[in-house]
Amino acid sequence: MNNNSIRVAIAGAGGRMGRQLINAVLQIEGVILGAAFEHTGSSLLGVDAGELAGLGKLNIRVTDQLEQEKDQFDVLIDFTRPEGTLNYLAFCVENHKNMIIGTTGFSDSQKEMIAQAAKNIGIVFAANYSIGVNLVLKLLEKAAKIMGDYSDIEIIEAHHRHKVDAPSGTALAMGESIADTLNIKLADHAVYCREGHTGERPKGAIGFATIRAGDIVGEHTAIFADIGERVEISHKASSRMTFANGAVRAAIWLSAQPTGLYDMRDVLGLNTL
Ligand SMILES: NC(=O)C1=CN([C@@H]2O[C@H](COP(=O)(O)OP(=O)(O)OC[C@H]3O[C@@H](n4cnc5c(N)ncnc54)[C@H](OP(=O)(O)O)[C@@H]3O)[C@@H](O)[C@H]2O)C=CC1
Ligand SMILES: O=C(O)C1=N[C@H](C(=O)O)C[C@H](O)C1
Repeated sequence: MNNNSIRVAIAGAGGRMGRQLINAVLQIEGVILGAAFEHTGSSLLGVDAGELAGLGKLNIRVTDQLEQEKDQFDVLIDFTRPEGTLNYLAFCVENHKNMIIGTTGFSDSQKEMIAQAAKNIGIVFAANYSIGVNLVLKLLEKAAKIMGDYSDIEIIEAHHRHKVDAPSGTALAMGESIADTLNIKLADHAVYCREGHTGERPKGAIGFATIRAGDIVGEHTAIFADIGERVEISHKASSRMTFANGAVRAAIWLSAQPTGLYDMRDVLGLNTL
């Protein structure tokens, strides 16, 4: 640790990702843990953040008192729920704190609120902070350019039983990456469910299928299928540390950027390839 370390606050500190993020902040050079937040009413308020993550005492207690902690951090990493994210967002705008948003499941109007906030603070907003998924988003552009006009495109995702939003943010980002490349609107082509007598597959549809089971960390496959052959591009996460490490890397990167809205492809330099 040195005086130039970036001080990170973690929102949703007691969640599956929150605990991994505490670990990642302690392991990665150039960052220190400044604060750990949970929502009002959480049974974890007052618990030591280090103990929460199984790392021993850090003397940083989980709190819902953002105002009291505002001088303790430079950037807030949020993996919570959309309504929680928007509360933290309002606080960050008011107090000029950068934000890394990992939460998924936002409506279009909520996404617009994030875009508006990024006129005042730096925000990295990504449905997936793993390097591999962001590489896949780029590979999908290539596949869509070559096969997108004539093949049947399907996106399949699988996650653990506790996940509350579907399709996953990553599956939607994959759909967006393909739709942008094909110069179409995902909303006009997406098929999110099929049941009963569906009729034949409409040409140009982008289909989504969702699996929720056990402890699957996160798996995504895009299929480009024609008669006689198909291409599948897949990513499988086996540890949440891949997301946590990516989010902390994004926090470090963001500290050197001007105000604005970025995604993980910006952090990794993939948007200029
Ligand atoms: N971008 C990426 O790379 C990744 C994104 N995610 C996304 O991150 C989010 C969190 O995932 P995960 O950690 O598995 O979920 P968890 O449910 O394990 O954790 C969410 C945390 O946020 C808290 N929380 C719930 N509601 C609110 C609220 N309104 N305000 C503030 N805090 C709240 C929860 O508290 P309590 O338990 O008391 O409800 C919990 O501590 C999801 O949207 C998920 O899709 C997940 C992994 C990777
Ligand atoms: O909820 C999760 O667990 C995950 N959510 C993200 C998503 O919705 O894409 C990313 C990752 O797949 C894990």
